Amino acid sequence: MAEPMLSVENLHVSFQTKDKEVRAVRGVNFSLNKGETLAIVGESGSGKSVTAKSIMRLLPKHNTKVKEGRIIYEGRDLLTASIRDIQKIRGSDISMVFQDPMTSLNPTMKIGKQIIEGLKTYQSISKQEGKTKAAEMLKLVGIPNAEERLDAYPHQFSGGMRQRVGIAMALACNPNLLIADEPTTALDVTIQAQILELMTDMQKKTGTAIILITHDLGVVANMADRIAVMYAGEIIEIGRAEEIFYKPQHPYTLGLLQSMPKPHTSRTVPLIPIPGTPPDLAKLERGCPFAPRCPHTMKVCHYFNPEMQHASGGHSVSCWLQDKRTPKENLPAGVGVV
Ligand SMILES: Nc1ncnc2c1ncn2[C@@H]1O[C@H](COP(=O)(O)OP(=O)(O)OP(=O)(O)O)[C@@H](O)[C@H]1O
Repeated sequence: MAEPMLSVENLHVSFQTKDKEVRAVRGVNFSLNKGETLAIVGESGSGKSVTAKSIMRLLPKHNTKVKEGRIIYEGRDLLTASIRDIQKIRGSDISMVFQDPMTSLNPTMKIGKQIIEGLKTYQSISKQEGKTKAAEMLKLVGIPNAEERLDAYPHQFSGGMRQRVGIAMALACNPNLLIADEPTTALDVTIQAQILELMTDMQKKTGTAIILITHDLGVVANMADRIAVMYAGEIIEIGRAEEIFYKPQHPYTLGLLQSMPKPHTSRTVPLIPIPGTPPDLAKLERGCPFAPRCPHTMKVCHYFNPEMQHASGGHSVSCWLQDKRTPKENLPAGVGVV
């Protein structure tokens, strides 16, 4: 089988604050093939953004500690690559779209100039070629009157249009990988759907792989090939999208699915929120981090964190319920067997 384009291996990232260590990412493993879409889902604070920013080396230097792990992209470890190499990779090989495109757009510079400057960093093109390509990119992401809009400033676009510009900028250099961190969270539902459709269309045209980060499983249903579910800094379940949606194996994944509105069911189907709150990552107790919120705990869950169990087809889960020694009658309704 071909080598994956990207593999994240046993990644541990902590933040040192004045009096404590926040263990934000704890042993994350996943890989990504060319052209594939992987969604990383989980509640706020589960470590999704920190994982993504580790790939781009965008975490603050002063308090971040990458304690262990490798991030292999096309055979190179991004964690040990020089800043010069990383800068080359950012934008040309891997680019990122954020929740608020204002963080990546310069408010004082015309949109056209920003796209052209981005292009010029990695390609030697004339001013006119840059202008033509920038207008093409804006057209491609569905911005009307693209040529005229090159002269507009970011604040002259609506939120949805600004996100389109962010995507145009991220894709202008034809990256192998686009990391989209909550790209639609700030937008209303109709615009959300348009932006996701746009990303899928662009992916079909360019063959870019996508890591899509979201707290909303509903967003990834039509888009992801595979889904990684994160909880308290760990991937607790990973598998093909249909496995995660139809055969979830971890009670947390089941909880996320039950708390999500379903598009084609009656409004009277009640949504069941997951009780409790995620743990403080500076004060993790022994055992499975989900145990205090899990309705199906056994004694072992409070003492030992379960290992990842690998089932066929790449579906993996870390839950004591799925251990070979656990009687299968202990499995709650809705939870599949490894
Ligand atoms: N620069 C930082 N300094 C200290 N702690 C941080 C820093 N960045 C993130 N954290 C902490 O790391 C943990 C994981 O954060 P992360 O942003 O990855 O969560 P997330 O799953 O992306 O959630 P959200 O959807 O809210 O962004 C959180 O406890 C967060 O407070």
